[in-house]
Amino acid sequence: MTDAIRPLIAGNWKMNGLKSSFAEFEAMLAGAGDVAAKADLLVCPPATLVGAFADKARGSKVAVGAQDCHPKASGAHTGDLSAEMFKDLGAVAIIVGHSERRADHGETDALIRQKAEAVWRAGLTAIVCIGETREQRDAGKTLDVCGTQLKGSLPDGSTAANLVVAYEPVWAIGTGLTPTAKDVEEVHRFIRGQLTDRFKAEGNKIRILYGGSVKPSNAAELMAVANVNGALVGGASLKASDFLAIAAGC
Ligand SMILES: O=C[C@H](O)COP(=O)(O)O
Repeated sequence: MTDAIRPLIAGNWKMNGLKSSFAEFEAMLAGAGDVAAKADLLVCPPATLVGAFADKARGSKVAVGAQDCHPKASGAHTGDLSAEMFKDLGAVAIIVGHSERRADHGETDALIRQKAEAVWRAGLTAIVCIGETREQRDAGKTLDVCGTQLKGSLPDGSTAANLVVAYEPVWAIGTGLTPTAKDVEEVHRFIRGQLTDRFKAEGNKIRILYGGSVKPSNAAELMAVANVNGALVGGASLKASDFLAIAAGC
């Protein structure tokens, strides 16, 4: 980690976890003290577990977040959940614009921007995800794609307190593949430039996470790349020992 920004290791449990997963989360809480000196820790379980996890984590070194929200605070939106509801449960952050939601639900940059604004309305931090597909990378469009997503998805008024950007190459998610450190450095440098162009000095303080097949074995190398201020971890965040080992690599 070359930057002065305190790293954030965020776990995205995606559509995984039942009440029986509680023990794994308790193991994370039990082991978090050792790594919390190095990094902030956040776990985003499925919506069904946010309340129970937040209750359990109160006063601990692990914060709890959610994985998506509706742009509105309340209303006739069957099956949807608002940022205010997650705040009520004790969440401090919400992931928006994950590529799985962009792909599975056709979410656009404009909608993701509205969701990020909804997260702010509730007083929480938005973790906005961007990243290119394999085809886009092979076509040399990675920076164009990320630039367009950043421009469209980030609301005006982004600060280090209300925004985290997560760069997740779609082809690296859940595949065991990762970009080279040089490729990660190039994209994170580009993102930093976009953030400072738009948000001036504040853009230098906003955390930029890398996500996509982060594991204990590659975390230290990835976290050492310039402008990588932590990780958004999927599969490896389901296991306390792996999640904490990744944080220890900061
Ligand atoms: O949100 C997390 C990412 O999609 C990364 O998932 P992964 O660590 O399982 O590749």
